Amino acid sequence: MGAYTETYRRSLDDPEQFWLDAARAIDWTQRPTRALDPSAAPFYRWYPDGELNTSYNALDRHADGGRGAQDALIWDSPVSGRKRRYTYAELRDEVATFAGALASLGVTRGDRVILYLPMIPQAVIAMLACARIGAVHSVVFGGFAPKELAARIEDAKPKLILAASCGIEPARVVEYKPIIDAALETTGHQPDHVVVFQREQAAAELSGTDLDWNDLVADADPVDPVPVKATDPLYILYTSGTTGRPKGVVRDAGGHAVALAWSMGALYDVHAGDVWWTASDVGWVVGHSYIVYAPLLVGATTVLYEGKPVGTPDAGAFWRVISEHGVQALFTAPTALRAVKKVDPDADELKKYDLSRFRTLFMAGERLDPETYHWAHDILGTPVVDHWWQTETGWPIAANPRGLEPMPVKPGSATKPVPGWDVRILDQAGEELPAGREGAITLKLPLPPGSLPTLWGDDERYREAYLSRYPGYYLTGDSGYLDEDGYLFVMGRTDDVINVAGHRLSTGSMEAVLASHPAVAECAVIGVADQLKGQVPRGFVVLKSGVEVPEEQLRDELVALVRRDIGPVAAFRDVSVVNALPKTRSGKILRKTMRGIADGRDEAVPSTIEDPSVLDALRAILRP
Ligand SMILES: CCC(=O)SCCNC(=O)CCNC(=O)[C@H](O)C(C)(C)COP(=O)(O)OP(=O)(O)OC[C@H]1O[C@@H](n2cnc3c(N)ncnc32)[C@H](O)[C@@H]1OP(=O)(O)O
Repeated sequence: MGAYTETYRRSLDDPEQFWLDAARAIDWTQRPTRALDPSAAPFYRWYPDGELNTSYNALDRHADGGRGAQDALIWDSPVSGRKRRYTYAELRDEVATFAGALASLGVTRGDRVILYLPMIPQAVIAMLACARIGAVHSVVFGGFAPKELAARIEDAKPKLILAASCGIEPARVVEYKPIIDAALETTGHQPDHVVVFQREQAAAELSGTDLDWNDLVADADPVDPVPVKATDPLYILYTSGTTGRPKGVVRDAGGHAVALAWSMGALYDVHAGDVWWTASDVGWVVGHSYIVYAPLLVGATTVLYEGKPVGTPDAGAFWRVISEHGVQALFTAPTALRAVKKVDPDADELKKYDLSRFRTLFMAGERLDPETYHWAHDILGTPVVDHWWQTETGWPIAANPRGLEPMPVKPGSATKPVPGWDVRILDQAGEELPAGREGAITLKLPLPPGSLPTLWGDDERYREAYLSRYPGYYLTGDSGYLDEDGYLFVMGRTDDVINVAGHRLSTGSMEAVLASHPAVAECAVIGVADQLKGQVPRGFVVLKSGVEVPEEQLRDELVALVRRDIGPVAAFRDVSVVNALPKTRSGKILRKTMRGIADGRDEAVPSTIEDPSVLDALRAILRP
């Protein structure tokens, strides 16, 4: 039996012992005597009697344990022309002082703190400072509009908002303070303060209870890490659901630390002293887990990159960073590589850099199409490893376990279920499907440590959204199949969530925005295949009777509305006016059929369709 099979079996046959063993990689203020607490099933908890501090595990134990002079964080920001390195000792000190600053404002264990910060060291410092005092951070991605930020403020009810004065996109400086002010104008909940880190590209005007970050730090004293229960929340991260209201995924402290530390070695083969780079954003789960927590938990050096794959300044940006900082492994989304490939198909830029230390490219966030896989593999000559997971799971469900037993790659597959995750493919009736048959990808409960224990303040929504469809199983919302070798192929979502450039977005939210336009009677938004971004949203609107408006003007207005209410990250640019939308006799819009036609599939017309001629008329628009 190979190492993978043996480890996988052990993780499912005896999760109690498996995860108690893995917990030894973490320093506990109170070592857990038990791993799994099933007493409130299907709400499972991990390490119910353990206590720890995640910031201590990510920083102090390395700073005091012989790695004080090693780089913990390398910030590389081509958009601002800045770079900065922090050793473990320096980062620990900065975090301890900022934690003291938060404490001086009355933030204590369990308080929520919203972070609206771009890819700057202050984002990492703020996350770890919250963890140090047991406060619960909730990072909001900078590409979201005020309305999305407001929804998160309303749900998390933060004591503070920590922000920068601006983010920097290649074509523009995005001022954050007006976005926060606009959000706060609409929320019932008001934080005590907004603390602003001023950047030279655009200083924010502070007023009222706003505070300047540097002034606050200047008066602060460092504080020690506060032990918290392993089951205490470390953070909340909101993700798009099928409705407009984002879901607050909760991550608990103990399970998270154990699972991430385990994953770094077993899945990524990255260890203390290695240099690791995740090119994503701290606003996404990939940023939480693999820019900030996991690399620091194992004593590696993590790169924080504020730039793009192309245009900052060119398509050699990724290769420059890898070469300059001696990066051994990179984790990024396929869209990033497709962007590089589009501009530099022969990878001429790559030839300018020494990538001799580089070992592995990891890809996730969206499906890695075989063409991009082959291109990356050919130009790099290193393993290119796809893997699959979700905001909810916090770490990979299916992967090629490079540190356990590297496996042959099958392009299009995320490789095999990771130890801890009991992946089952179920049909509509909940029967398990044999190899090769596509169905709903589900995870048999209990989920391993590090996965979500619930949704913030909403156990019922957690149960309803994830656990009710197949009792005893977690519904991933993706469909796919396991082949005869046990490789998992993830084929796409089964709901109305789409993945645009690795960003998970709700078409339902976009439809709500379109429907708010006075000219629109009804609408549908579907995700269609896109060469660069994997998927992009496409809108279809039916006008109210008697309304006459030039299609181009309406399109511009609708695009602007989605940008205003959801944010630029929605990449919503394409909307058509149609006479009618195809529906079932009970009035349900046939979005899946529309999606299939737009993607060039031979879609059968559902027998429940109300008026087949509507679909016939739409075909030419869906697939010109
Ligand atoms: C495994 C679990 C998970 O899936 S967690 C999620 C993992 N996903 C990722 O890591 C995301 C990967 N994608 C990316 O990093 C980017 O899309 C890359 C590939 C770098 C391309 O970036 P970009 O060229 O900006 O395109 P985009 O489609 O992301 O952006 C669309 C518009 O939104 C804007 N935007 C983007 N980020 C921000 C931000 N932080 N603040 C403000 N605006 C932002 C972009 O400028 C762009 O705007 P515009 O429409 O061009 O005006």
